[in-house]
This record gives sequence, structure tokens and C-alpha cells, in this order.
Amino acid sequence: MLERIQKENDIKKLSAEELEELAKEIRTFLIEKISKTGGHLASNLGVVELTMAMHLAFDLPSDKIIWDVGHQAYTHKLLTGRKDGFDDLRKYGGMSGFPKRKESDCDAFDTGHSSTSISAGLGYVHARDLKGEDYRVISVIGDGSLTGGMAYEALNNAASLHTNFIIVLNDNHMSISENVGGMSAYLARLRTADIYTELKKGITTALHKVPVVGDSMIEQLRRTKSSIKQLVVPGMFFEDMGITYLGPIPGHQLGTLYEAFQEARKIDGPVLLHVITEKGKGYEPAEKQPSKFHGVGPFNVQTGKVLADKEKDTYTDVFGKVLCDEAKRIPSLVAITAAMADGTGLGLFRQKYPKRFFDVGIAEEHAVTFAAGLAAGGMKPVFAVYSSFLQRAYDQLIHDVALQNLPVVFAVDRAGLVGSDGETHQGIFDLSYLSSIPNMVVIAPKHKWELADMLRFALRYEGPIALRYPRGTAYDGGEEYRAPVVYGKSEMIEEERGIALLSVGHMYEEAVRVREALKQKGQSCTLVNARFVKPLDTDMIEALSANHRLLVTIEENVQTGGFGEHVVEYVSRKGLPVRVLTLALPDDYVEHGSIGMLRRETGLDNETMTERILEVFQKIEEK
Ligand SMILES: Cc1ncc(C[n+]2csc(CCOP(=O)(O)OP(=O)(O)O)c2C)c(N)n1
Ligand SMILES: CC(=O)[C@@H](O)[C@H](O)COP(=O)(O)O
Ligand SMILES: [Mg+2]
Repeated sequence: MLERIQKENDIKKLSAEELEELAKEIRTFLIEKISKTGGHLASNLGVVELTMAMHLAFDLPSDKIIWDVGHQAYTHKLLTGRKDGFDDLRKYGGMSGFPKRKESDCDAFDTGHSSTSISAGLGYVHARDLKGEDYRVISVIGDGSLTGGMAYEALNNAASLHTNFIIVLNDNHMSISENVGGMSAYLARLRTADIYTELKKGITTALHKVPVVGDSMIEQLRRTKSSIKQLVVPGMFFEDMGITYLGPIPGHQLGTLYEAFQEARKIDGPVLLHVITEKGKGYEPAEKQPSKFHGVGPFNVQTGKVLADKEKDTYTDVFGKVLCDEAKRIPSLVAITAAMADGTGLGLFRQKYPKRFFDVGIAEEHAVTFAAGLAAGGMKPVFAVYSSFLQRAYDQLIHDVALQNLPVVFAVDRAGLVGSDGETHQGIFDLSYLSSIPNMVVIAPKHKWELADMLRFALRYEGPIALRYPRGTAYDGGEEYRAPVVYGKSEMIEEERGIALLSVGHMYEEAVRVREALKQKGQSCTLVNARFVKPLDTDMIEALSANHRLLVTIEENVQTGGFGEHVVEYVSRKGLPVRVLTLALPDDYVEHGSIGMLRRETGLDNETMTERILEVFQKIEEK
């Protein structure tokens, strides 16, 4: 059947039996392809029928389907003619793992971060109405993403709408881990409320039988919204807000889903379809372990075993272990995650210190202010968060933490390039947005030992401090003697004259290679591990400028507002007699691909950096 789907709307040509076959083929296809490339398997297996039903009920690209996070849009990609793209899924130059407007005109909105789909959908609805256009807008949001504040801001805003807007709540009771919080508990109650559907049907049928008045009573019930369900399911959150609630709808029954969409499109106003799905549906290992198969690397289809054996510690592992260790010594230490306990290495902490562990849901803004409150109340909060997700909480960082100089530790994971998730997930702005905040201290370790030292330092620092480290295997560098971490001080590694390399955090590994390459070309150079991006070690810069002609800064962050620019600003303000070459990522978004490939593409690989340094230095020498 898949062969017959060459483009959007082709699905409508299939018979009911063929559609059933198609659902099976899609699942087999996804399992096979993702077992080779890696990707977000479990969420995608859960929405096969839901996606098919939407593609049957609506016309693409004129109707707009807006995905939340977008990690579950693989079936949508398949149904819109992108089957061949799965061979290169999330590889450099290949198909993205998320919806992308530039990839297909059936992708109505780019996503990657959660809880945006209702806002974007509502924007589309108003644009449509203001322009007098005629199309349907369907925002699909997961129960996990419904823990994010933006979703409620959008629902609140959508409630006053008088034209059609369909919101699909894809409820599989899972975020990446088990979903958390009051809304999740509420949805669980709704899930089991089939009594409503049955009772409503029963009452409606009974009323229909009452001659003359029966029909008008049904109509009256519909219009006044003194709906039967409110009697049966108390506190209908959505209905009470003014959003029509349809559900719960079994999410793996294509016919029922299709009918529900036909009902939904008749409603003049916002309507929420509560669809119950199973994460990992149709692949036993993923059904049993949906968290493991949320985002998974290549695996063996038969056994479900992930192929790459993880032998070495990641930076995340090191962080998680040291934090648990320190928790023994610091009773006020508490850890916070925004729905990323495993991803940020807090799994062990959750196990050992359940009372001191907080999963707040996908709510980074709340997490930051919550941490500020904990700190004000005398605790030592550590918020472990991915660099790109912390972008959301910029105001909270300033207004709630830094302004009051509160001692919150930000463990900023996935800092730098993250690879196959691409533009939305690269952690390439944190040095800029964090170092612009007064009172904030920003540090980055050169290897796993220093990460441990820096975490211990951060936990004892009496103000806001961000410790940034990347995704993946931690650089070892040998557990040689290392200078203690001292506030505002960088670390001299090798001292020469002429050129000085100042590397930030994990770029030290590349800087060592650059220094080696320069040495082989007859050019000696100094190597400094910056350690502190803020405050800047100005004593070191002054000292280096006395016997070097070129300072080279190396960081995996965009140019603007990064470490290099801070060095340039200082050198220029002080009129120091030294040139600065800033090696950083271009001020641009970096697409998906392996980290090695992305570094080569952006000029941050050691070969390109070596060439550029030599080129600039030769020009300086010629003068
Ligand atoms: C702002 C933000 N924080 C965290 C994430 C990481 N993340 C991606 S998917 C996901 C879980 C989403 O759960 P749900 O919406 O229910 O989708 P499901 O995977 O269950 O289909 C999380 C926490 C993100 N994408 N964006
Ligand atoms: C879709 C999403 O935001 C997460 O699933 C993310 O892909 C996790 O990334 P890591 O693999 O780096 O934990
Ligand atoms: Mg979910």
C-alpha cells in the first residue's frame, strides 16, 4: 500500500481494508528504518491511525496540521510523499526529524520545542479569518506537551474564538518518562470516563423517543452546554473554559477517529478531541519500554537491543553521579528537571533522593522561578536542563534569579552542537544569553574531571551560576593534576609565545589537536583553558597580550555575544597590543547531522581552525 502513497491525499484512494493494511505497513516501515538511522520511534508508532485519520478527513496542503514538538510527524511525512527521505533521516543534508516548512508545503509550522502548537494554530486561524480564507486548522498536542505553560496561554486565548479550530490532544499518558502533574491526573480520570459517552448516547436515544419535545430537548441541551457530561464528569476543564470537548476517543480505531474529525469540523469555535493512544503501539519492545524507544539509536528489530554499546561515561553521566555524591554532603541540595530526568542524568538522583527531586513537567520557565523560590527559602537548587530548552526562561533567569543574586545552579546540558535533532536543539546560544545577565557566573569544563570539580565549585558558590557541557562521551584527558577551580580564573596549560589559544569548555579537545597541528607546522603556541566565560579572566588576557601577537578564542557557541566577543571588547577597550581571532559558530542556525560533519561545515574542526590561525598569523607577521 505504501507504494501507492506518492503524495498528499493519495491515502483517500484506498479502501477500508487497504487502509488497515497501510497502517500495518507504516509500522513495519518505521520500525525497520528507525532501527537503522535512529530517531523518535515510540511516539510515531502511537499516532499512525491518528495521522491517517487526519489525512483522510482533511485536504493538504490547504488545511493546516500543526504538530507539537514534531517528533511524531513521521507518518505525516510518509503520507506526504517523503518515503525516500527515511534513508537519510536526521543525517546531514537528509530529511529532518521534525516538520520543516522548507521541506514540504504540507508542513504548516516548524517545531522542535514543546507546547507551541495551539498558539501557532490560533495564529493561523485568525490569519485565515482576517483574510477571508477557507481552510481547517488542526493543532496536535501530546499530554506531555500539555504540561507546558504556553499551551494554557493559548487555550485561554482560543476560548473566545467563534470559528472552527480543532485541537487534538494525543494522550498516551507519557511524556518522555511517565507524565506528571495535576493535568495528567485529570486526563487519567477522563480517560476512564467512557461512562459519559455511553450515558450520553443512552439519554439522547431515550429523548429521541419522546414525541415532539424529545428532539427539542436534545437541541436545548446542545445549545445551552448544560451538557450531560458536566453532570457526569464533574469540572469539565475544557468545556468550562468554552472549548468543546469530544472524547475520550480510541486512538487506534481509524473509523471512529475519522467520524470524530467530521463532528469536530462542524463546530463553530474551538474544539478539543481527546484521543487515547498507546506510545510504541505495534512493536512490543517499545510498548513495554516507551521511554527507551522515545528517542533511540540504531537497534536490533528482533530483540529491541540498542546496537551501540555504551562503554564510556557521557558528561551527563558524570554530572549525575557527582550530584548524587554531593547530595550526601549538602542536605539542602535539591534537583529539578523539566521532564528530562533521564536525558539530564537525574535518574539516579530521583531514585536515591525522591523527596529532593522535582519533575515539574515541560515547564522550563516555571522550573527557573521555582528554583529561585527554593533558593530564597534556603535550599540549594540545581536545575538540570538542555541548553536550547533553557532559552525559554530568559526572563525568569534575569527577573527571578539573577536580580536577587539567588544561589541557583544551572546544569546546562547539550551545550554546543547536539547533532541529529538539528536547528531547534543545538545548544549554541547559551554563552551569549547567559553571559549577558548581570550576577550570572558562566563556566565550562574541559573534560570530565573538571566537570566534577566545577560542579563541586558551583554547589558552593553563593549566587547564580551556570555550568555548561555538551552531549555525548566525556573527554577524559587523563586524570592528571589539575589546578583547583578558582573564581574568575582560567587555567594555563602550555605556555609559549606568539600565538595563544583560549578554548572554552569541551572545545579544549579540539584545541589540543590544533596546537599539535600548529607544532607540526613549526608554529609553537600557548594553550589556555578559559574555564570562566563570565567573569572574564582579564588578568590572563593582559598577561598574554604582553608576549603574544595573536589571541585565538575557540568556542562552540555563535559569534555574537560569545566568549570571543567578550575578549575582543576587553582588548579593544584597554587598547592592548594584540590581535584577536574569534573562532565560533556563524550567527546562523545549524541543521542536523553528525557533530563531526557540522563542525567541518561551520569551520570549527581542527584542520580548518589550524589553517585559519596560520593564515591570520602570517599576515600579522608580514606587517
Ligand atoms: C521546551 C521543551 N522541553 C523539553 C523537550 C523535550 N521533549 C521532547 S518530546 C517530550 C515529551 C513530549 O510528550 P508528549 O507531548 O506527550 O508526546 P509523546 O512523546 O508522548 O507523543 C519532551 C519532554 C522539548 N522538545 N521542548
Ligand atoms: C524531541 C526532543 O526534544 C527530545 O526527544 C530530544 O530529541 C532528546 O534529545 P537527546 O537525545 O539529546 O536526549
Ligand atoms: Mg504523551
